[in-house]
Amino acid sequence: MTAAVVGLSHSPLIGRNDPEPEVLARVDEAVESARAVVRRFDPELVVLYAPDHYNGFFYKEMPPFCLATEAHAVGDFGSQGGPLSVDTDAARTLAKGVLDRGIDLTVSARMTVDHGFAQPLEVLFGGIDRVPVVPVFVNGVATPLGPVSRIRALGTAVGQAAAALDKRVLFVASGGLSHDPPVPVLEGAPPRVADALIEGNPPTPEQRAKGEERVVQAGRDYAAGSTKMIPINPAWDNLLLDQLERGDLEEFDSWTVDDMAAQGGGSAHEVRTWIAAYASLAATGKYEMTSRFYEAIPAWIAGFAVTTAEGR
Ligand SMILES: O=C(O)CCC(=O)/C=C/C=C(\O)C(=O)O
Ligand SMILES: [Fe+2]
Repeated sequence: MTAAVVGLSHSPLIGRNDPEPEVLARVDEAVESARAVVRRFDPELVVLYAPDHYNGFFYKEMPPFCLATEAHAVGDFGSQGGPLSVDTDAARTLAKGVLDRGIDLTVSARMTVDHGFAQPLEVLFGGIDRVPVVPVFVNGVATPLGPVSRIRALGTAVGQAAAALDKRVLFVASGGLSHDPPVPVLEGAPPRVADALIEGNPPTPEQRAKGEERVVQAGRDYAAGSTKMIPINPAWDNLLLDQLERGDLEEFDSWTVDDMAAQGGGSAHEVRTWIAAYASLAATGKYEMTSRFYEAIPAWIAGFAVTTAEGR
């Protein structure tokens, strides 16, 4: 088995509130070099770690992570909707392998996913139905959150189980790094919002459009410097990337939920997807980070990173 990683930040504001053309050109270059790595690696299976933003997972039952044997995307923020090309056999094999290794994995036979999953599949492969994929939801917004060590353990178990498949497996991480976009919070929410976060009543098209416009406006305000959001934190983001590059993944076990939120904002927990993906690759052998791009992009409310890594 050979393995590789692409880490790719997502943002619902891409294409809706873009930064200056020079910034876009630098991002495009980084994404194009990630695509080149993917083309050369030619994965037979993609294991995609991504969060959800209250489109598929709700407080009625909120697992820390969940692997899908089938999935469909809601098509939020202009992302592609419809079924993902899930490799159900591989997903079942991975789920069994992860459970066999003592990780209390939740399994979904019909997962609902949003732009967190759709965007990287569109960016890297041109659509959500192009490559055999195993979607793995990693909670990155809904507190309370468990210790990061459990995410590393999940990634390790998935990597070990994937090694038994005897395929070229690409692990993709979607999200992060430091960012504090306006994602609703249950604690202190008005009853109507709290009810939606708990029950997950699908929004009407008008409600969805209103929510998306709120995020776009937040991006404009943030880029203009007028906001109460926690600032993008390039030092913290680069510390994370340094640890991933060195392969010092055990060091993440001492990172605390409170400190991560203070350093990187309410959605900084999306870096859990990166820790899981790199732990999966590390479980298959030594690796090298072969490309690393980072830029703070206020218009997208994102500490935005693109990295690739491959087994040695
Ligand atoms: O309607 C809403 O409030 C939805 C908010 C939302 O989905 C924001 C998502 C932001 C990200 O995915 C991100 O910046 O990572
Ligand atoms: Fe997100």
